[in-house]
Amino acid sequence: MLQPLRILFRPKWMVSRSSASYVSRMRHLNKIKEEDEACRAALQSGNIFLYHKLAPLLRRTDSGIYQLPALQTKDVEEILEKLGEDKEMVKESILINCTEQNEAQFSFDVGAIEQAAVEELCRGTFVDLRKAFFLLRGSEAPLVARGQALLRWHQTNGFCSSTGQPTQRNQSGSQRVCHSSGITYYPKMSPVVIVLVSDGKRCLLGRQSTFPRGMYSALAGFCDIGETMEEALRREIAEEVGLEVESIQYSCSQHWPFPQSSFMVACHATVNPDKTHVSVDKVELEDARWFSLEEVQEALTIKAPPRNNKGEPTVFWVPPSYAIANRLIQEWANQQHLKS
Ligand SMILES: NC(=O)C1=CN([C@@H]2O[C@H](COP(=O)(O)OP(=O)(O)OC[C@H]3O[C@@H](n4cnc5c(N)ncnc54)[C@H](O)[C@@H]3O)[C@@H](O)[C@H]2O)C=CC1
Ligand SMILES: [Mg+2]
Repeated sequence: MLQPLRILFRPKWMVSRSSASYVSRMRHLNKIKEEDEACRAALQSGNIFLYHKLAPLLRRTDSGIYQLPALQTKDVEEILEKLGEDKEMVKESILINCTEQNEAQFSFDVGAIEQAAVEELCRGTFVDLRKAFFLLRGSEAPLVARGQALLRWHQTNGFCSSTGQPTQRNQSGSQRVCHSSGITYYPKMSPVVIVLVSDGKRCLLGRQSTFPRGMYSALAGFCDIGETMEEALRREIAEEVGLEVESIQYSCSQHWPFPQSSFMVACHATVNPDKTHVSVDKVELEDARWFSLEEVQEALTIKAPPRNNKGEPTVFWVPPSYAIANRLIQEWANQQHLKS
């Protein structure tokens, strides 16, 4: 019988933020998300993050740190005018979030304009999102991923799947409507469960053939329609490695933008230490095996794996810290320490 979920940790925001300011910020955000007039007004004094064909604009500071430049709306209008474009295009910006000072944050894709010209005017570079994840710090990486996910969703949901007619967005971009069928479409994420399985002493990691050489990660899989997260977790582990999970503990969650928006729910799970034989589904995984605490600890210290002359990593390593898999592996290693 599976054990019920249990929250393992208390997120920082639960203790560090004043609830009054958080509540007013969320109510303000909700208003500009729902009301077109309020959103137009917020855009006038808001911040805009630029993208070019979904690659975010980053700026390198004099000290070599990469930042996500937040442009003012009037600056973006000026850039558009300088490049001979209609400044009204800025109204296509999509609401992402708002700052602690209640300033709205938007994303805007200038993909129709020549990349180098925008880069020069903005003193920045458009960088592939995977690379941007490596370069940015703190809350900027999830913010840039969210902005890209929303832009991508709008770019691929311009037509109603029932009537084939164009869909119209509201001002914030939180929905699109087909006025012909009356269907409202909302940006969506696919739920994925990611799990670090342990037999009490070792943890189970796997790799797909598409992963960079030497990299092993926690096992993951998309939830099927109608499944609970626990059912999806149990099924994926049975399918991919032929093991039966005995207990589950919820850890945390993450929006994952690659290749499209997934909602990653991360858990720890255990199997019976007498039933640890792994039979890998070779369609899904190239390999899966048990790793000792020592091996995992060593892998966690690797920031950039050493590479051979073909540029391929030569050692066992795990996903970088921005990936939720890294957090699960780190948590497991910490727990093993506490036990010993
Ligand atoms: N952030 C992190 O630390 C990690 C994230 N991931 C992400 O988890 C996701 C799921 O992992 P996989 O092992 O690939 O899943 P998986 O084990 O469910 O296998 C993928 C297959 O599932 C099917 N599928 C069912 N529903 C799908 C949907 N909504 N979208 C796409 N394919 C669907 C497709 O046939 C696809 O080939 C991937 O997108 C991967 O990028 C995986 C490992 C670490
Ligand atoms: Mg999988």
